[in-house]
Amino acid sequence: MTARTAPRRLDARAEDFEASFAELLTAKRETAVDVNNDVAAIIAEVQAKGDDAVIACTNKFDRLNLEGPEDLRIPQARLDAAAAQVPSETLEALKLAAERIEAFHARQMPQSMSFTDEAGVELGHRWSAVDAAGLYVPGGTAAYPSSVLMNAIPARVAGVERVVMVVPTPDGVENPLVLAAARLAGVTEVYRIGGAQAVAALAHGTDTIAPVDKIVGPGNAYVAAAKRQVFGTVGIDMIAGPSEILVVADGENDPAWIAADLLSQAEHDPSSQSILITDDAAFADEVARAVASQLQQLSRQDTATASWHDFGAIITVPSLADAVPLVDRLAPEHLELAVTDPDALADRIRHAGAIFLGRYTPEAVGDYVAGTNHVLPTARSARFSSGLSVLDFMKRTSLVRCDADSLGRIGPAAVALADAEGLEAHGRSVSVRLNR
Ligand SMILES: NC(=O)c1ccc[n+]([C@@H]2O[C@H](COP(=O)([O-])OP(=O)(O)OC[C@H]3O[C@@H](n4cnc5c(N)ncnc54)[C@H](O)[C@@H]3O)[C@@H](O)[C@H]2O)c1
Ligand SMILES: N[C@H](CO)Cc1c[nH]c[nH+]1
Ligand SMILES: [Zn+2]
Repeated sequence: MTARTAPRRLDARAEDFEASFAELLTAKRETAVDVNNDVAAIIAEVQAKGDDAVIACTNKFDRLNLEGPEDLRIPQARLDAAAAQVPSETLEALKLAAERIEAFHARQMPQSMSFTDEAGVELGHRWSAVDAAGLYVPGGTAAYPSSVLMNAIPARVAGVERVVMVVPTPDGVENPLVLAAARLAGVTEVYRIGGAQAVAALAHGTDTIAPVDKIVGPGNAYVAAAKRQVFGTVGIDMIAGPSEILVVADGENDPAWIAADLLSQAEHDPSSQSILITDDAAFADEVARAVASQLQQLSRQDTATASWHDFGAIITVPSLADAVPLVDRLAPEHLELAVTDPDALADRIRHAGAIFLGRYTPEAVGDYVAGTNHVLPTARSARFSSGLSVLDFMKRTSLVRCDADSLGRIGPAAVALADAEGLEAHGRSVSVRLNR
């Protein structure tokens, strides 16, 4: 792809709008690197050689000198020391975030239920947590402590007994903020491993690392491929793509605020996507100018500029109501409604990972301290999926109870269906209980 030098400008009244919008929807935002064979080989090695393979891969890819399995775990004392190293203001902010995330996710706890239907059959389901969850945290500067909280706290709230974290420490460099966040979220079992070998160890287990039931958290192409390959042996969360923000704003906003919102996600990744939809063409020009000026001041200027130019867009529509179908087609990870009546607009929108209502609700508040989860569906997958929640760490078991009377009422239909399917033993297991 040739690098663009400005974001796309689209006008819903223009004749070529549909073609331009379709191009925006399908713009390829990730260069898929095929690492599947390498990853399959690493997973097979870990399955065959356990700790030895994990140590060998870690020494090779992260340039460490681990000597034995006892070097894999980051001891509690180091988690404590990391927390002591973090500036108190940051630690307080992490604590506030953790409290709010926990309070919100506690309200997501599902209820078990049962009832007796008109045939006298008792039906219900009960929820229970997985036994163990593994949280992958990327190494180096790509790791966000806020993401540690967003992944670990819902697991704890769900009642997962064992929450394990893996985090590579390339060249031996630990990220104190990540370790402090883990400690705050109640994660005590932490290993200094990453990549496909970490995912394989979590999924299949080694002498040192007991297997988990679910693996969550972002990572590079090796991590994503490994998660896909171990799916089935364990559950996985979604594979998160580059961040996205869609802002619907009227002309009553301060263009500098909206520009900052657009850049808040552009600075994540050169493939992030930031889009403004507005009914005010003059305001659109002002936002474009504000973005250009704010870009100069960002330390991640190169990333944000690439993202804004290659995947950014400003769309003008005749009225805010015309934004609704466009939003649904984009199904963004984050949607900001910076308008006078955000609820009226939100009520009409069906597909978005998270909606931020009103001029004083910047998306970044959701990334950190609102309490809702910032692990959200990207790449239009909000059409069929939701953000991370306690439900991702739980599963549902159905409960059924018949007595002689109720089996007498529904059993004959079961026998008829078993007959129709040619499954004799099925039919008999019901019919032997009837008419006694
Ligand atoms: N979507 C999100 O919320 C989010 C948040 C933070 C980070 N991320 C993503 O996480 C990723 C972080 O990437 P990273 O590389 O810094 O850290 P990472 O932890 O994902 O990957 C590091 C590991 O990759 C493995 N690896 C590297 N080169 C390899 C090779 N040639 N062969 C086999 N294995 C190899 C190593 O085992 C190493 O430990 C980025 O892609 C970033 O976009 C996403
Ligand atoms: N916006 C990111 C998810 O799309 C999450 C994040 C972490 N830190 C800041 N932001
Ligand atoms: Zn963010």
